[in-house]
Amino acid sequence: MAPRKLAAGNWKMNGDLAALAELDLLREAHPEPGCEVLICPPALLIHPMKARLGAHATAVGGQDCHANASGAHTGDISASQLKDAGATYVILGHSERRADHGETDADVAAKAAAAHGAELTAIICVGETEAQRDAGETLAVIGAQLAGSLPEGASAANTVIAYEPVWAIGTGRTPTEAQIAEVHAFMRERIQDRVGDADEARLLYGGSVKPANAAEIFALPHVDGALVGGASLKAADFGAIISALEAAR
Ligand SMILES: O=C[C@H](O)COP(=O)(O)O
Repeated sequence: MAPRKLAAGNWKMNGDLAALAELDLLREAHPEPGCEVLICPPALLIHPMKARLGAHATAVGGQDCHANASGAHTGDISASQLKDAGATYVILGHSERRADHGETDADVAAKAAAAHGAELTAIICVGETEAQRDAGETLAVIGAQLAGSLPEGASAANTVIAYEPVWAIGTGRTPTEAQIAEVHAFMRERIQDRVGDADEARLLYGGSVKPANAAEIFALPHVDGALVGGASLKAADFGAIISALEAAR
């Protein structure tokens, strides 16, 4: 069976309570989405977002969690606290966290293990910088990130992989279709010995996905959805991306 497709929005450090009105528009446009839909807002908005969505199928997730279950970690949030607030997913190892907070693959793996322990699905992000791509290191970089960031116990049910080339995030630039397809095929093969059931795992593409390019990206083999940043903030754009994913394959 093909993996259930996933349209995931990452609001990053954007949005406030007023921005939750976008959810009403999304609900109206997609009362019963034909793919899984997820929005990961800033942690403060997880609980009110979940409440605003009511019975709608859209899932809510966090953008990071601590590797420990609780304790003296000022400013941090545990996986179980995300779960308690209504989250069912958490994004981990986003390149912005790797760059801003020095997160290593080992940190990401520890956080993913904590997420799994709290019954959250971890969306683990990997991706090369432009310099790494120019140097021909893309597959080596992604292979190493996958090897280091996936924890023991990762499975297709509890782990989603997002390929996000760092140079494509927020830039309006995207890899060629062949480049995306190459990396996704590589990831599918590489995670086999880590998750066991690689064919069932969701592999997302992220980086400047928008309504204008979503359909062609979703038509590529081994692309099971998208992790969308800027275009997830407006219901009209995110809704169009959801429609493209619903129509894909
Ligand atoms: O998590 C989302 C990605 O970083 C993509 O962001 P973007 O769609 O704004 O390029």
